[in-house]
Amino acid sequence: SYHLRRPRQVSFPPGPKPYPIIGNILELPLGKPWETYARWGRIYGSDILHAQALGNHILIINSHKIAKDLLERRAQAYSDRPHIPMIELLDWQNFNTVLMPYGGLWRRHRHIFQRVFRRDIIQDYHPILLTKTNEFLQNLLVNPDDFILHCRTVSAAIVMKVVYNLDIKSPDDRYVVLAERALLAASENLLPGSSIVNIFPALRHLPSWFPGCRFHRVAEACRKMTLEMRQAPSNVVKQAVRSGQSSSSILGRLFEECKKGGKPADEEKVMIDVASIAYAGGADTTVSSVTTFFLAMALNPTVQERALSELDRVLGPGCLPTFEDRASLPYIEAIYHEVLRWHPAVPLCVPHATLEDDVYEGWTIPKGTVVIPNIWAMTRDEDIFPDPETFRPERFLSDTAILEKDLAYGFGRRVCAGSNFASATLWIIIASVLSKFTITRARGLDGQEIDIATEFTDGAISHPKPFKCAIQPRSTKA
Ligand code: HEM
Repeated sequence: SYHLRRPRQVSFPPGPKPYPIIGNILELPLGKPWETYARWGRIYGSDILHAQALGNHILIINSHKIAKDLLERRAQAYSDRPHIPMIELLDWQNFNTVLMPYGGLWRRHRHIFQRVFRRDIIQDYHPILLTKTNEFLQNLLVNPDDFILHCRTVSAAIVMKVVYNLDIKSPDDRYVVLAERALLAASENLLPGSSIVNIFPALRHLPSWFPGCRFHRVAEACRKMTLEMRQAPSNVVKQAVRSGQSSSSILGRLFEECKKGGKPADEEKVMIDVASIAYAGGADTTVSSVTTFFLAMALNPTVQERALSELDRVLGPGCLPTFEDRASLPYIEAIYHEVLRWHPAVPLCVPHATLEDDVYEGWTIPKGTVVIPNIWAMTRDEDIFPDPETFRPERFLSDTAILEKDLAYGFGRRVCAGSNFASATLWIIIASVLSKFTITRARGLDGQEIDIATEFTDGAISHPKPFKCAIQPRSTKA
């Protein structure tokens, strides 16, 4: 019988040798963990790595092929999220689609996301995307030095308008402040630190999260803030539905469907939660990618020249693009893909977790393993992306890299639920900015160009560190 057989040989993928009890906790990197994990890959000669911390198995995946083999081909086993005690204490697993365990509630969330952000639905939002992008161009014209602030405004404004029909003019807007405050409190208290602890906070801050009085007060405050972040904007929508102006927002249309009946009793709550997660998942990631675009342009004048010549040829000089032009602008398209590759906004993806024991190429992968797809390392695979640190959109003009496009959105069943929307947002911003502005290195008072350090922040969502660049209109007409 099974029990009489010799236990199966257990062999984990290579990785740093664990110490007793604490495992590899001392080696788990805090700064730029994606670079450390890529280095481990070279040290241990493997694209799949294993580490252990406080009894938890951690699997790091550095290659797209392995990510496909496991997260896509074996999706039924690899689509859970790590169970983090703090998340449960804050009740976040019940409303946050991103962190939710695999199961019925998660499926309902994804179903709503799918309905409102499906590729063919996105065109309903084109008018809003165009209006908000125009406001962004105006802001750049009036106050180019504050471009990072404008990137934050446009990212928040687009999501808030589409989801709630709220008009946001700056990041000081009440609803943005409510959401940002809640997300900050959560990332500080729920996911302290900036690297592996973002993923698995129990690893590092063991004594401070141990449920004590202080923690419960913090948790209470945090719960209140997330409740407010969800309720304040949705109350505005409820009001609008009552006065008959609902259909101008996603949540308004969902509420209307709900009124017709035939939905589960908690459907309205689920809709409100999904709406708030569109902001939580969509705003900061978009800020990161738009800022990365500006950085790439300031550093690469020749890329900009090629983009301008395509825009001038296809649209005519100085004309703004519309979504109908997207298919006729392959080089702009390639810039969009290259922005996502050159600096993926979520370099370590969101960790997956396994629902059952598994074996891959002879390696043991126990149930409950935290799986970290190292997107950053995958976008540095020199066989697919030669000279990976160079921003070169041309690589996406040939077929070779075509299948490796947009790794930045993640894998399998947990792949980004807003990717079609993010794609439309980023594309229209990139195409519009390039049609109207030239982005160069800024000059100091002495007239010398100011050097730009290509540096990115740590943290689950990684941004370019603040930098200066000159953003000038291409012509006085512009
Ligand atoms: C540049 C923009 C964006 C990037 C790079 C990005 C990236 C990601 C990544 C890497 C994941 C994890 C995928 C995985 O676990 O395999 C994710 C999940 C998710 N994203 Fe995005 N995202 C972006 C924009 C958005 C937007 C605009 C929305 C909403 C409108 C959104 C909503 C979500 C949601 C709900 C999830 C959780 C999916 C799940 O766990 O089932 N994201 N995103």
